[in-house]
Parts: sequence; structure tokens; C-alpha cells
Amino acid sequence: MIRKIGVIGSGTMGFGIAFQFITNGMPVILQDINEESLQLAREKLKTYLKIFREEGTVFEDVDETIIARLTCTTNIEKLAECDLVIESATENLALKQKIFKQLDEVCAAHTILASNTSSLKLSEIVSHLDKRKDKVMLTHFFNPAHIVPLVELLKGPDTKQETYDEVDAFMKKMGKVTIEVRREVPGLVANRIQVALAREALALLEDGVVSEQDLESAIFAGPGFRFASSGLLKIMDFGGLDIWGIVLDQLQPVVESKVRSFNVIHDKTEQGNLGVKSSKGFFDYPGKGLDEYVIERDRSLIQQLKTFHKIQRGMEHA
Ligand SMILES: NC(=O)C1=CN([C@@H]2O[C@H](COP(=O)(O)OP(=O)(O)OC[C@H]3O[C@@H](n4cnc5c(N)ncnc54)[C@H](O)[C@@H]3O)[C@@H](O)[C@H]2O)C=CC1
Ligand SMILES: O=C(O)[C@@H](O)C(=O)[C@H](O)[C@@H](O)CO
Repeated sequence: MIRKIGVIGSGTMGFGIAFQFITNGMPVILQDINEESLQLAREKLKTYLKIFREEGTVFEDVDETIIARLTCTTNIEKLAECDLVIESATENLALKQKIFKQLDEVCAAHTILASNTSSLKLSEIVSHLDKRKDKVMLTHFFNPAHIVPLVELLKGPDTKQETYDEVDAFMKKMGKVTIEVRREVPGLVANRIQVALAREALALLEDGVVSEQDLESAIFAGPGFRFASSGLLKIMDFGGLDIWGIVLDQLQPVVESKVRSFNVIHDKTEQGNLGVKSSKGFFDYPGKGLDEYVIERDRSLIQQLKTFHKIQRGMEHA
């Protein structure tokens, strides 16, 4: 039974993962080597409880109870008695291998170890472990982890099915939507789809087919609008598989299939235009800092999450 959680890394994702669990009744020990990062997470916790409530979210507990569930520490040994530890430190294979080795030594025999890596192979992250290769998972959350429902689950090469089942049941209890990735492929499922979409979109932009603003609208007001209420296969079912068959035959030969180094990305990066965090990317973000824009985005995602839950309930009762 998973009753006590450890999260390694209190950055963008570690904060969101911890927030999701403590607002769903679960005590979390949040560990980071950087005390400033932990302090920032403590402050973000109060900010986000306020934002969620302002957006109409009702938590089962009062803020004081929720905040009391979070323990912040720089000492990894405090995670020794956790039932599940989710590593969400910097995306670096050697670092993750080191952290997993430390956890393998420190944690109780029953502790399940999971990584939130976006792009690294779980089998490589856990390659140095000798105590619990049967209790490792990849649990890939989506940014922001405290709002986007999806968690992709992958077993390690030696992971027991009962470990998978326990983590799957826990994530669902925490209000997440899980999918099983049946075979270890780079980028798992959703990131691969996201990259395939990005490659075509950036090719159309770079090849002068569409402007930045119209490319935004093409996705937001088109497929993105529909994806807010179902996945791709249902869209195909509603469109008609016969028609989709013809369209796939017609368009596959012409959609982007090359590995391209996109100038639209490369040039902006070179100029220091990295997006919201540098106040300029494809679009300008004047006047407010990153946090303000992120909060603005999250307020609309919180509203979207309510609609998502209504649609999800409708599907369950269909
Ligand atoms: N940012 C995103 O959109 C997403 C990121 N991820 C994955 O989540 C993980 C974390 O990413 P972010 O939260 O964006 O990174 P981040 O840079 O915001 O946070 C990383 C945190 O790890 C901490 N850290 C570094 N070394 C450590 C150590 N030895 N022990 C404990 N903590 C340590 C840093 O102090 C920092 O607070 C990465 O594996 C990333 O690929 C997954 C999904 C989405
Ligand atoms: O989009 C997300 O939140 C995740 O799928 C990711 O892992 C991202 O690709 C992230 O790594 C980069 O923003």
C-alpha cells in the first residue's frame, strides 16, 4: 500500500507532482539539494492553493492541513521509509543513475523507485541497481503536473506486474489519468506524438506556408479544440475510417518526414529569444515575469480541467 511519497527535485515538475499528491490527501517528502529551490516550492504551494480556490476548485481539506502534508528536506535519507519515490531531478542520465543508486542504498526494501524522465531510458537509469530492479517504474507526468491529467507508465525490464498495478492504482487515486507504455521506446507515446506534430507545424512555418499567429489558430481552433474533448481515434471514428484511409494515402507522402534543424528554432535560440522565460520567443511576453505568465496559463488550464472532468464523467457513464 502506497501511503508515504518521496519526490526528488523541487523544480517545475517536482513541485507539481508534490502539489497533486498533498492536495489529494497524501503526505510528501520533497527533497532537493538546493535549499532555494525548496523555499520556492514552499512559496509556490501557498500561491497555487490560492489560485485553485480563486478558480473555484474545492479541496477536501483547509490550506493548513494540506501544507502540513509537505515536508521539505535536502537530506535524501529522509526518504528511507517512503513507499514510492518519484525522481524528478535535472534531465541528465549520470545524475539520475547516481540518485537511483543512492535511493537503492537508503530506501526500505519495499520502496518503489520511479523516474519522471522525459527522454531518457528507464533501463539505463536503473542499470546500476542491485537491490530492487523488480520495483522500478517510469512515471512520466506532463507540465504542469498539478493540472494536466496524463501520467505515462512504463515498467522496467525486471519490474513485477504487482509493482505496476500498485503504482497505476495509486496514480488513479491521486486523480491522474494513466496509460501503459507496453514497450520502452524513446519519448514513450505522447511526446512522440507532440514531436511529430511540432515537426510538421515548424516545417509549414519555416517553408512560408503559414504565419505564426495563423499556425497558433490552426491548432488551437482546429485539432486542438477537438482534442479537448476526445483523443485521435474517436475523431477518426466520427470522421469515417474510409475517408481517413484516403486522406492518409494522399497526405503521408507529402507531410514532413525529414530530420530538420529548424532555423525558426535555432535562430531564436541563438538570439536568446527562448520564449516566456526571456520575454520573447515566437511571440512577445512584455511587462510581466515568467511566473505571471505561467499563472495566467494555469488559470485557464484549471478552467479547462473542470470541463475535462465533466467530459470524462460523461464518458464513464456512456
Ligand atoms: N519541464 C517539463 O516540461 C517536463 C520535465 N520533465 C522531466 O522532469 C524532470 C525535471 O524537470 P524540471 O522539473 O523541468 O527541471 P527543473 O530544472 O525545474 O528542476 C530540477 C530540480 O532538480 C534539482 N536537482 C538537481 N540535482 C539534484 C540532486 N542530485 N538531488 C536532488 N535534486 C536535484 C534541482 O535543484 C532542481 O530544483 C526532468 O527529468 C525532465 O525531463 C517531464 C515532463 C515535463
Ligand atoms: O510536454 C510535457 O510536459 C512533457 O511531455 C515533456 O516531457 C516535455 O517534452 C518536456 O520534456 C519539455 O518541455
